[in-house]
Amino acid sequence: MQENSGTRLRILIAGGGTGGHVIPALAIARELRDAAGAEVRFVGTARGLETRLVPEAGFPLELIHVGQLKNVSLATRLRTLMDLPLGIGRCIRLLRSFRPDVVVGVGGYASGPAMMAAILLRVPTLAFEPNAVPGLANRLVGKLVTAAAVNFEETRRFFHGAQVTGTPVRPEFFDIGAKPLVGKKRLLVFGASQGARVFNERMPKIMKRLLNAFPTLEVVHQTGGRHGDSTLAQYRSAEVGFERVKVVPYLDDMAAQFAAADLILCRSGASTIAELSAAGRASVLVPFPQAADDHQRKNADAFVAVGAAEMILEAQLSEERLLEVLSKLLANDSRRQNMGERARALAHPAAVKMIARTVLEIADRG
Ligand SMILES: CC(=O)N[C@H]1[C@@H](OP(=O)(O)OP(=O)(O)OC[C@H]2O[C@@H](n3ccc(=O)[nH]c3=O)[C@H](O)[C@@H]2O)O[C@H](CO)[C@@H](O)[C@@H]1O
Repeated sequence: MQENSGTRLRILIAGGGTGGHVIPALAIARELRDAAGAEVRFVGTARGLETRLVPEAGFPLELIHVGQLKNVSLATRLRTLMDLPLGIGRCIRLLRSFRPDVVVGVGGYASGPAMMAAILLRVPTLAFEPNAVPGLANRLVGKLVTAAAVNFEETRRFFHGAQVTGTPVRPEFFDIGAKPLVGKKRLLVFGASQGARVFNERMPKIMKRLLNAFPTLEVVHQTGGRHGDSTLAQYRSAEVGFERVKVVPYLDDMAAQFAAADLILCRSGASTIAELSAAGRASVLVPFPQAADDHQRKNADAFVAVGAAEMILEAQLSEERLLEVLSKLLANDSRRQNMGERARALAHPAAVKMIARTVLEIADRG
């Protein structure tokens, strides 16, 4: 990075990994650039989705090396811990050269070292945490940050200066109205960007019975990039025709897909559930069981607690159970409508504006 001495507001956004981290981070970056004229830069790692999405969105990205701590061998964890001071040192150099007014940590690999460096240099920090329970990076720095933006009330206790702002969601999701009850019914099935193997295996097995029970039902099934062909083969061997079932590896038009759906079967990652509530759609949530600290289950719990969704744990996702839950919901219009309304009540349309405002406030205080 270049030496920086201008007077324009400078913001460093740290973190990344999956779409769930990078997509909200980019929404925050755009708001700060467009509404506050800030100069925004990112710091991430070479193995995160930020390497593609951040340059595409027109923001500079610096890469640092950070190892993994979760779901890896003891040797890898030890190496990661030994490398941590180097990562923090690299971030200290980045901060000294860019001289940001605020560092925003969005969780994920690069977030920890960058936030620690900012705390050491007394640069104001904002932690963003969209999950019901924070990941390791945010838990470590939670009480030391200047402020935090969270999605759930119960998440505030992990942080200093936390407020519930919600998770930024693409604006089109908020334009989705209630699905008309006349006409065809639509079930949308999707995992995160990689798809969900459990849906790819179970759905072909129950599809014939589901289509027979609901003669006007259509299904869109997103499989994840590498599983399109194998899932198609499973549908073929279960003798399911493709007149009413569309099988696709990835959906680029997710807001349109949500709008067309009466019911959604999906995981409970942070962006997914924020989109469900923005769109006001009924859902059956199957938390990804390997998510760090089982946070997807806690995200889903928060929805189930207010009647905004049903949850089936993956270990209990037999064909019969899946068929039963989907059939009951597809048959019950008023229950789905009610779930959709309860989901919508959890939406945070002003999330990105609130987060940007907090960044500006702590920049002023700094
Ligand atoms: C496996 C895992 O640990 N995932 C975590 C990851 O999010 P991860 O990126 O896996 O999942 P999220 O639900 O947060 O986001 C998925 C995003 O991809 C979009 N999408 C998906 C499929 C598709 O075909 N098209 C498409 O556009 C969805 O609309 C959504 O915007 O970080 C999140 C934020 O910390 C966590 O809550 C998730 O638990």
